[in-house]
Amino acid sequence: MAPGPTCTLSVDRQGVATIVLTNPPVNALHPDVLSALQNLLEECHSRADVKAVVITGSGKNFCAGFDIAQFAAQSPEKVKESVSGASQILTRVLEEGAKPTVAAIQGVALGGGCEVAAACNARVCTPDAKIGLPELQLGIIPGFGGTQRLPRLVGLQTGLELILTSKSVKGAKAHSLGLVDEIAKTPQELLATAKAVALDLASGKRKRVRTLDREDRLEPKDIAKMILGIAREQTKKRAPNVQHPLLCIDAIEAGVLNGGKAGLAAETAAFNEAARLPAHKALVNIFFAMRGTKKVKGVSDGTKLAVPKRKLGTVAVIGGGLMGSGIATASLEAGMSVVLKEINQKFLDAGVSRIRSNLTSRVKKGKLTEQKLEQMMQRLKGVLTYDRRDFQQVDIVVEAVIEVVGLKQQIFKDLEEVCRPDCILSTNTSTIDITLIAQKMRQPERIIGAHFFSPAHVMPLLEIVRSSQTPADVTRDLLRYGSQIRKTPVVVGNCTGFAVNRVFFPYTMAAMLLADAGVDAFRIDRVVQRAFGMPIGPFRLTDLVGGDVSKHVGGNFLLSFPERTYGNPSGQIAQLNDKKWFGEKTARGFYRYDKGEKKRTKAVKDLEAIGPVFQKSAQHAQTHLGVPSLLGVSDRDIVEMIFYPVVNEACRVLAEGIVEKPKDMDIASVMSMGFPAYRGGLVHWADAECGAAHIAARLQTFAKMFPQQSGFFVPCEYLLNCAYRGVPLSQGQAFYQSPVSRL
Ligand SMILES: C[C@H](O)CC(=O)SCCNC(=O)CCNC(=O)[C@H](O)C(C)(C)COP(=O)(O)OP(=O)(O)OC[C@H]1O[C@@H](n2cnc3c(N)ncnc32)[C@H](O)[C@@H]1OP(=O)(O)O
Repeated sequence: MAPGPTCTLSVDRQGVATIVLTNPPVNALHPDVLSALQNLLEECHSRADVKAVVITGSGKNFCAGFDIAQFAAQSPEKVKESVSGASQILTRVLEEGAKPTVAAIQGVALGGGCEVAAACNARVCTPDAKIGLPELQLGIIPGFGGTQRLPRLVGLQTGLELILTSKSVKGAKAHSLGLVDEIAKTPQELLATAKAVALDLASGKRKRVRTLDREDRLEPKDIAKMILGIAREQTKKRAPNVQHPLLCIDAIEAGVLNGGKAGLAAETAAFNEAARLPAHKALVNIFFAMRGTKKVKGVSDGTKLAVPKRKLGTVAVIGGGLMGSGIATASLEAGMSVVLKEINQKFLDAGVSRIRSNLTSRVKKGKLTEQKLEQMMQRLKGVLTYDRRDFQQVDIVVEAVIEVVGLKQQIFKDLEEVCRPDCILSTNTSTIDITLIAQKMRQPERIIGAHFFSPAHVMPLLEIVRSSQTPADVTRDLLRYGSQIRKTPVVVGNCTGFAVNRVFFPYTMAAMLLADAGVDAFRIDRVVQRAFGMPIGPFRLTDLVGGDVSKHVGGNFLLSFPERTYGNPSGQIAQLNDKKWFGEKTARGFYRYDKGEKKRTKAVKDLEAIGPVFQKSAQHAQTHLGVPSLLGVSDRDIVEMIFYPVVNEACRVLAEGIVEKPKDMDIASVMSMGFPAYRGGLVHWADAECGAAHIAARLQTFAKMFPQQSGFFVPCEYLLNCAYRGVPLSQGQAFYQSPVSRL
């Protein structure tokens, strides 16, 4: 049986002790690892046969930091105790103990792992080691001295940048910044190099340095104050709705101005304060939810499937438009070969040039070399027909043509003839029922949805849509393809709009209903974006998607869910379509789009042009559709009227089992719509900041306020069930079996 979280100790003949952090796969600092580390260090300091100590990690990694599972499993008090206790111990026994210490870093040294290394008297790493302090991404700040030691190793400006952006650096960069002292030429030489440094420190050949005492890399105090002031201002702008980055700057400042030890005390206080705030719980939820999406019951949860894993070397993308070229780009970047199919040479050339331009923008950002770009383009083959010689090589097809059912049906009928029987056949439809698309196939169960978000080579989410017929091995291998092209895949069931589009459809619809009730649309966008934290408001989003697409998608929803789709025949979307103001792509929609500096598009509020559209829409809604004229609506009302219908739809999706786990909905909302991660995702936010009972009551109030549109607001049974039982929405699936009426 594998040992629990611990550390092991061995001492070589030259008197170098090696302590190995042992908690696979990433050697997270569970309290048992921390206490074993303390005990073994104390033993080393007292043993006569030990001259110096090397700390390393078992397996491929040094250490990924404090055990994040503790944040969920332990009481906040216990966590604070563990962290502040360990922080003092690291200073006393690792940095200031009788024997010098050296970190031998392989793989990752992140968070607490980086802090353990920084507290050692020297650091050696492999060339590909990854070192950094990503704690802010978890809504906390470094708590083992990282806010003090990192700036002392690399300077305040660089230290601040690394901590505030949660960026990590690799071997050579870490060395040039002063974060590590030496790089082992090969991973095999890591321990020997670290031991040599340890012996040099023990013999005095190398000066033993205590990082916390260092001042040499810190900028003079007046400059440091200026740097901190600028960092504060930028942070307030970049992350206006969270406090922990500012708490982090406070802790760094305390150390820079008053010395390392005072800084450590300030860090502990700031850590405790951050750990108390809702953003911390929310971001820890996101951390585990993201990893949980890959574990699908009966598919990728350790279940052994009879069909072996497919080779996923070649993908065929059908359609070289915006979506298709994005999918092809992501696949090329993942090292795959791509067959791009178009209907004529002109479209094919346009698709290929889009792919080249996607990759060129990576080159411009320094993320790709010209040489690699050319190698990738060599793996791309453009075709105009379904030639068996090409399609027999293909392991997976992603169809990405326009949303016309008949066209898609024909494509899959053709594909079935030319592809191997084991080839995965997937469609990138965003709303159409996948069984409808498969209707002309001999084996309709072969089809699966691979819903990407635009731009497909950038957006991180992949919605995998399976029907009740989809074989588990096909879902498993599409999940593998998703990971291969570095997407976070979320497996969902089949229905109109699947999970993301279905749940977020009420988002824009509610905004339009509110505008028809007389609420200023630009205020709605402002509140949703600035106060709530979405990347853009619903009207701006509609412009991005395009009024024409919105009309089409709205029609689909009206067909599937007529009782809860708000439709105004003289509404804003209908008028924008009449005017051919299709949003950003036509430079006009709810906003006017001007080319600003550096050719950046700027959204401009043009009341003169759009005002009459809103007025006409509201007049029709209030006169003929019974929409009330609302006065005195608060910002909070706006948030609730827009997001509670979204939560309501998420509840329906949970009730129908369209998503397997509520946490999948959290991830999908963050990664597709940009729902603020610091609110933990849609369902987490609803539970943590609102509560089922409050949401249900407010929806009932809204339903009364809008009697003719009550279907849009009326709470669904799942939501009511949770409200009556006092159960969080995230746990409602366990209880949902019995409808409320039978309670
Ligand atoms: C007091 C201190 O300042 C506070 C802290 O240290 S807080 C922790 C700071 N550290 C971090 O944020 C690092 C978090 N981890 C990561 O970024 C990534 O997991 C990684 C880069 C280390 C590895 O990535 P990758 O190879 O893709 O594997 P990934 O699936 O993410 O992780 C492998 C497993 O390790 C777990 N894991 C990773 N880091 C962990 C951590 N710090 N604590 C607990 N579990 C962790 C994951 O949950 C996952 O578990 P699973 O297999 O059961 O799902």
